[in-house]
Amino acid sequence: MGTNAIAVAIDGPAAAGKSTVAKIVANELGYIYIDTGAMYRALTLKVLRKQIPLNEDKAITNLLANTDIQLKQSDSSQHVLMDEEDVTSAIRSEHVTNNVSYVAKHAIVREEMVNRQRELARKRGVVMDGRDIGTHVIPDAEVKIFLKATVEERARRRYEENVQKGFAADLEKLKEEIEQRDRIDSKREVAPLVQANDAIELDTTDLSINDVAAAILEKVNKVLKNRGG
Ligand SMILES: Nc1ncnc2c1ncn2[C@@H]1O[C@H](COP(=O)(O)OP(=O)(O)O)[C@@H](O)[C@H]1O
Ligand SMILES: Nc1ccn([C@@H]2O[C@H](COP(=O)(O)OP(=O)(O)O)[C@@H](O)[C@H]2O)c(=O)n1
Repeated sequence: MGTNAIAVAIDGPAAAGKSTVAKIVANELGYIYIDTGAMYRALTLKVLRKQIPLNEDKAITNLLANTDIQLKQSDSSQHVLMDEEDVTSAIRSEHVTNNVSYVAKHAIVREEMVNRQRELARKRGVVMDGRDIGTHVIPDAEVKIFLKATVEERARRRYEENVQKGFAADLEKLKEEIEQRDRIDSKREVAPLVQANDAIELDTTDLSINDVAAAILEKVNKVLKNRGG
């Protein structure tokens, strides 16, 4: 990684392919990858375990203050540690998925998460994905991407993923859950899911994973070339 390393912000709705391509792009560039959704998911897992009502913003904020969340990168996979427990799979459960947007909408929860995320992105050479990265977390990111795809295609992708993992899956239900989460994420008052003015929009509906990664890498390489790196 040269001294010219940049920040790449990847935002978009649920199951648009953010984390899959962010990992590939980070790997290709030798940058670190930060999955901000995993941080909200880890907190949500703890909230659910402690049976804290989802509207109790103070209790949830206090809980977050006492929660250590680490994103650990080993060669090909990323592990999420919550208070030293490996919660990588637990945070992908349907229960967490269907509750995370209620936890993530609280202003003071987001403030603390954004502080932690900015700390992680302090050094350039980072690819970060989420909902508010280009608009709030790293507004000066040199490359901002907004990934989208039709909700039908996104539901189909999650369906395939579940089937491959051997989970029960219902395409129509997945579609409704994705729509519901996008609605809450887009309508919240603080840092909603919205495309940054200076983000490049990529509709991935008819693109392969490699096509999307290649398109992002092309933008990054153009920026790096202009910077002389
Ligand atoms: N361009 C694409 N074409 C086909 N499948 C894709 C594409 N991008 C991602 N996927 C698949 O769709 C699913 C959701 O992608 P993921 O990266 O988890 O999305 P997000 O991080 O935006 O929620 C994964 O199973 C992934 O392999
Ligand atoms: N920067 C972020 C990232 C995630 N989130 C919240 O966390 C949830 C899970 O994010 P995720 O990226 O893991 O979601 P998927 O699209 O991968 O299912 C989102 O639906 C948002 O409610 C957020 O509010 N801000």
